[in-house]
Amino acid sequence: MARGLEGRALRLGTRTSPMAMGQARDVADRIFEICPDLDVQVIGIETSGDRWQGDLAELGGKGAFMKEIDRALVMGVVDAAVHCLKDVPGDIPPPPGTCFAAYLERDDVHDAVVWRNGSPFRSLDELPPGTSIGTSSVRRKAQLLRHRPDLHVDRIRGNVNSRLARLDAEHRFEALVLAAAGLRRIGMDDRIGEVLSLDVMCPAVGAGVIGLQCRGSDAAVVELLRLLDHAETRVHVRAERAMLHALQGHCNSPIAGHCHTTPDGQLSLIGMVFTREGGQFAYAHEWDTPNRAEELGAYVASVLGRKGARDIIRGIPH
Ligand SMILES: NCc1[nH]cc(CCC(=O)O)c1CC(=O)O
Repeated sequence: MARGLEGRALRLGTRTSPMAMGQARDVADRIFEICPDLDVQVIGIETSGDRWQGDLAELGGKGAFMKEIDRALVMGVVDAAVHCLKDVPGDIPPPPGTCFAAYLERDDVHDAVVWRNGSPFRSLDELPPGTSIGTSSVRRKAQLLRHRPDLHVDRIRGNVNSRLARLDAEHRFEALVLAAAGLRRIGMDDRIGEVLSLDVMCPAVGAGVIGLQCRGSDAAVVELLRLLDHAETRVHVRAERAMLHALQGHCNSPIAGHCHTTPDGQLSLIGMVFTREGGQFAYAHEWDTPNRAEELGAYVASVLGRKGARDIIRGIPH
């Protein structure tokens, strides 16, 4: 038994979508491996972001997926929250007294095309002009249009399972663009079509990373969750999120960022900021040593700023 957790249950709070519940159960299984005596419970919390089917910006952005879970954590209704880091906003500070005690090892960061059932196509390059593609991500829309300005990219919301069901039922879109990692997490690997290269589709900051958040004062839980932390992923997350923070992007800003470690042990960070239709963008790629992740993130943001990123972000309505 982990020190300080005798007689306690560990309640993991998460969103209620199949992906979120699946992720939280995986985290519960990992904790069970370390601590077989601990009673780990997964508690689904419906957030306003999940209930609302309109434009997220009208709800104040991605924070709409956090509010109810933040509250449950701060109030002690749950002991830890399981989040896709990609959905944790960069411009809203986490509630005081909470911390991310662990970042799980990063999963695949690639986005993939998912064709509607019966689609004759196998690659974006084959699509005739005017073909409709569905995504609710401003980052994906901008990059799709950057490569294929002749495509028609439109919004589709809801959790991944319901989006896939609508893709097949409605014939409104030829395909969707979704995270390969997310599709695998819900057991829909077989729907992964063309996997887009990172040059064509630079990932979101924090893509493929699950973060475990808890109350900083809850030493026993902090100590337990720390055992799941992946040091290299944490360094990459620090660099990417320092960049996001310095750019002061909001939920409507098409921002992409990807940090990795090069074979010679350097940190590489790419940052991109796009206009909404992908017609203009700023790009920066810089390197530094792993102990300077935050400095690297701030530096990439400043280079992007010099290349016009701030004007691009300011010009986007939100
Ligand atoms: N915004 C929803 C969301 N949040 C995290 C993932 C996938 C897994 C990840 O990248 O962490 C997804 C689905 C998607 O973008 O297709």
